Amino acid sequence: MGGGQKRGRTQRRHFKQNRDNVWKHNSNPKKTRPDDGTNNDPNSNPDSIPNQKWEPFISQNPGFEEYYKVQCIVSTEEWEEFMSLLRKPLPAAFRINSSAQFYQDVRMQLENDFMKSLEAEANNEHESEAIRPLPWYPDNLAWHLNFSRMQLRKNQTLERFHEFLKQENEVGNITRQEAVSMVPPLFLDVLPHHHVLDMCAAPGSKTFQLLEIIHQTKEPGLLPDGLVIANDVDVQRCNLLIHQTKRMCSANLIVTNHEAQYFPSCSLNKCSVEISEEEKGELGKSVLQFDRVLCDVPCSGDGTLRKAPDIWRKWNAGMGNGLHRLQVEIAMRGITLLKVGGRMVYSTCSMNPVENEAVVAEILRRSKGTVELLDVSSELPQLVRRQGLKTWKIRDRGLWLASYKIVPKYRRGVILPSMFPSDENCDEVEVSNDGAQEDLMALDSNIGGESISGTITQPSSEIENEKNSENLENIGTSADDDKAAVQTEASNGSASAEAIGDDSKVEVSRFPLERCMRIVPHDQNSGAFFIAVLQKTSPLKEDYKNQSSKNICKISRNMSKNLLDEDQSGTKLSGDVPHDQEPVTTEQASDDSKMDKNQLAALGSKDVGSEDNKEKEKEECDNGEKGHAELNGSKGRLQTQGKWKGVDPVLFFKDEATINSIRSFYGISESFPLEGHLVTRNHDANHVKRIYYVSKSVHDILQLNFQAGQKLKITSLGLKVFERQGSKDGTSPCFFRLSSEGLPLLLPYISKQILSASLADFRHLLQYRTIKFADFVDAKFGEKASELMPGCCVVILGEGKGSADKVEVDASTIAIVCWKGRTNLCIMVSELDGKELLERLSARFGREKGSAREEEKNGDLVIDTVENQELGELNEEAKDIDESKAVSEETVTS
Ligand SMILES: C[S@@+](CC[C@H](N)C(=O)[O-])C[C@H]1O[C@@H](n2cnc3c(N)ncnc32)[C@H](O)[C@@H]1O
Repeated sequence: MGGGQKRGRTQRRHFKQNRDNVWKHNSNPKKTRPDDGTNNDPNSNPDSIPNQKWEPFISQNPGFEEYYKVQCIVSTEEWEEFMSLLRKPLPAAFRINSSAQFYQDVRMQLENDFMKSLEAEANNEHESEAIRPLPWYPDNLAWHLNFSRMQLRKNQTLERFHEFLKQENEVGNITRQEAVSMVPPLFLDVLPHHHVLDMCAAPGSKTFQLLEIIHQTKEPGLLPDGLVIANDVDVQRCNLLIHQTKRMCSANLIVTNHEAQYFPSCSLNKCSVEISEEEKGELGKSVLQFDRVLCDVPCSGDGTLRKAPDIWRKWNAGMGNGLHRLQVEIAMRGITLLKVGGRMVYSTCSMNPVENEAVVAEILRRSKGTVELLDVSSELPQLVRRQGLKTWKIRDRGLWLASYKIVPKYRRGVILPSMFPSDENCDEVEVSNDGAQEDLMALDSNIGGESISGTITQPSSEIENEKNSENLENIGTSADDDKAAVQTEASNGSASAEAIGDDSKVEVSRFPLERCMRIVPHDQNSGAFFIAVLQKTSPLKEDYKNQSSKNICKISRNMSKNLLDEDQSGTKLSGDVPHDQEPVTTEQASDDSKMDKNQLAALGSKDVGSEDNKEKEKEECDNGEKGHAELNGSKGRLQTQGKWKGVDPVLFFKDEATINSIRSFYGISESFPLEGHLVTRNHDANHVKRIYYVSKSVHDILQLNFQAGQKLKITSLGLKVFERQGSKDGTSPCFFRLSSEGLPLLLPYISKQILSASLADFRHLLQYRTIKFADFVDAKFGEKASELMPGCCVVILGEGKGSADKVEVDASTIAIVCWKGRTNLCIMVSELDGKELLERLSARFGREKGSAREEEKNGDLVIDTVENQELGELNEEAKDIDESKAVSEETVTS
C-alpha cells in the first residue's frame, strides 16, 4: 500500500496544528453570523454570541441580481428560489478519507449509527434527512449534513455528532469540503497510472481526492505508477496544500510553486547543455506532459456566496471580466501540457459565463479542432446539473455590451473579443487592436518609451479613469463617459448599438457549450460550480498562434507561440516559461477599476507577478541552465544560492553506508528498492534530518527536472520514511528511526525490530504509552521486546491471538512505531492519535474488561521513572522534529 493506503499517526500533528478544526467554535466571533438563513435583518441579534456586537452581512446586491437575470442563469420562474437559497447558509459536507485505515469503520458509524440517531433532527423544507450520503459520490464516501456548522454548534441534541466530526476531522479521517467542489476530480477520470497536474491546487482538497484515486488499487508496500503534481502560485497557500496532502502519506506527490500559466515543461530540447539521445532515452521522456490536468482556476467565487456572504458586498461584474484573461492563459497552458488523448477539467466556483463558457469557447477557438469539449451527460447521472450557456452579455462600467463591436476603443485592452459568445468579431479585432496598439504606443512614449510590465493595452485616459474610480462618484462619471463613447462609436459607423434589449442582435456561440455543466444551489441544496471536460485529440496546430493572436494582446501572442512550440513534442520544443515577456498577472489582468487589491487578495492571488517574483524568474532561468551540468552534486548549493532562493534543494540521498545500516537494522528486504528512491532537502549529507521516499514516477520527473536545469520549483515531495533519531544514551546502532507516515509502505518489507502484540498488550501500550518489559500481559511478548536492539521498532496488533512469535502483515494490519529502551517499550504516537486508535479498537473488538486506569492505580503497571522521563523526552523530540520540519524543510519561505 504505502503511500496513501494508510495514514500515519504522529505525522498528523502538524497538519492539525496548522489548520482550524472547522467543526470547533469560530475563533473569530466577529465573523459569526446568525444562522437563520437570510441574515439580512439588522435587528436580529443571536443569543449565541453574548457580549458581541453582531454586524449582519448584507445579502443584497442589485448589480448581482441584474447581471444574472440578464444572463438567464436560471429561468424567470426559478429566480426567487435561486435567490432565496443563495441567501441561506450552506449545509456542511465532508468526505471520508478513503486512504485512512479506519475509513470503513467511519462510514459504518455514519450509516448505521448517526443516520438513525439523527433522524429526528431533519429541520427544513429542503431536506427530509438529517445527514445523507451524496448520491453521486462513489461508495458513500461523501456526506451532506442538513445543518450548517453554526447549527451543529448550537444544537444540544447534535452534540455527540458534533464531537464525532471534530475528532475524526482532527485525526484526519474526514475532510470538510464543499459538496460541489468534490465534483471536478470525479470527471477527470483518473487512473492509478496517470500523471496528473493540478494547476491551481491550494488549499488542496481536490489534490487529496486525486491522490486517493491514484493510490486506490495498490497492495501494501506497492506504489502506483502515477503521480500528482500539485501547483499553486501563492506561497502561503502552498504550505496549506502541503499540510493538507501530508495526511495522504503519498510517495507519488510533488508540490510546486509556479504561476500556472507558465508552468515549466522541463523540455530537454531547450537545454543549453547537450543531452545525448541515449540520456533522453534513459529518462523515457524529454518533456513533461500529463495524462490528466485539473484546471481549477482562480475565480470571482460567487458560487460560494452561501458560505462566504461577504461576497454579496464585494461582487461586481468587473471581477469576472478581470480574471478572464488569466483563466484563458492558465487553461491554455494546461492544454499544452496535456498529452494527446488526455483529459482536462476546467472548473470554477463562479457562475459567471465570462469566467466559464467564454473561457471554454476560447480554448476551443485557440486549439482549432485539436481539443474536444466532451459530452459527459451520461457520467455521474445522479448529479443534478444544467447545460452550459450558448449566449451571454458583457457588463462593463455600467454598460451592457452584446458584441465586441461596440466596445469603446480604449476599453479594448480590457474587454476582450474572447469574452463574447461569437468569434465573428475576431476578424474585425485586428483593425480595432491596431487602435489599441496605437494607444499603447502613445502611452509607452508618455512613460519614456519603456514598455509597461505585462500590462494589458491600456490607454492613459483609462488609467486616469481607474485612478479616479476609487471615488464612487467618479465611477458614475466614467460610466457616463463610456456611454457617450459607445454612442460616438455607433454613430461613426464603427459599431452598432447592440446593447441590452436588442435581442435580435444576440450573439450565440458556435461551440457546443451546452456540454459544459453548471451546478446551481437550488437543484440539490449546494453551492454553485462550473465544470467543463476537455479532451486533447491531436497536437495543437501550427496556426494556433495566429488564431489566438486576434483575441489577445501582443504579450499573450508571444506566449501562445512559445506554448505552441512546446506542444510539437520532440521537434519544435522552444522551452519553458517565456521569460522574454512579462507575465500577465492576476493583478494586471484584473484591471477593472472596481476590483481593488483587497478583492484580489481575497481571490487568493497575492504575490503573483510582484517585481520580486519577476526578478526571480529571470534569475531562475539563468541559473537553471547553468545548473544542468552539475547533476545532483553541488546543485543543491547552487539552488539555495541562486535558483529558487528560499526553497530547500531536492537531492537524491546516496549515502550508501547510511542506507545499508538502515536496511540492515530493520531487515528491509532487498526486494524493496531504496537506492534511487530516497530524497533529502539538505545538501550536507552529514546533517540530513529527514529522508523522503519517492515513487518511480516521481524519481523520473526529478531526473528530467535535473536534466532540464531544475525548472521546477519544488516545495515538497515524497513521503517521509526515516528521521534522524536523537537517542539520548546513544546505544542504538541506527541513526534513523522510522516515521509513522512511512511505516505502511515499509511494513511488508521489515523483518527485524518488529513484534506482534496481543490485543491486550497493544491496548495497554496505547493507553500507558510506556510499559516495562515485565509488565506486559503476554510475558513472551515482554521477553521478545527486551531482546530487540535498542532504538526504533515496530509493534503490530496480533488481534488477540497472543502471537508474539509470528509477524504477518496485510492491508488491514494495525501497526505503530515504538522505541525500545533499556527496560521498557514506549510508543511514538501522539496522544490524540493513540486515543483515537484505542477508540477504534473498542469499536471493532469491544471494550476491554475492567478499567485499565484502576489497574494503574493498583500499581499493576509500574514504569521505571528515570527511563520513563528519558522516553518522554524522546517522544517530545519526535514531536519537535515533526514541527520543525514544517518550518525548515517543507515550508517555502521565498
Ligand atoms: C479556486 S482556488 C483552488 C482550489 C483548489 N483547487 C482546491 O480544490 O482546494 C484557486 C487557487 O489558484 C491560485 N492561483 C491564483 N493565480 C494563480 C496562478 N496564476 N497560477 C497558479 N495558481 C494561481 C490561488 O492561490 C488559489 O489557491
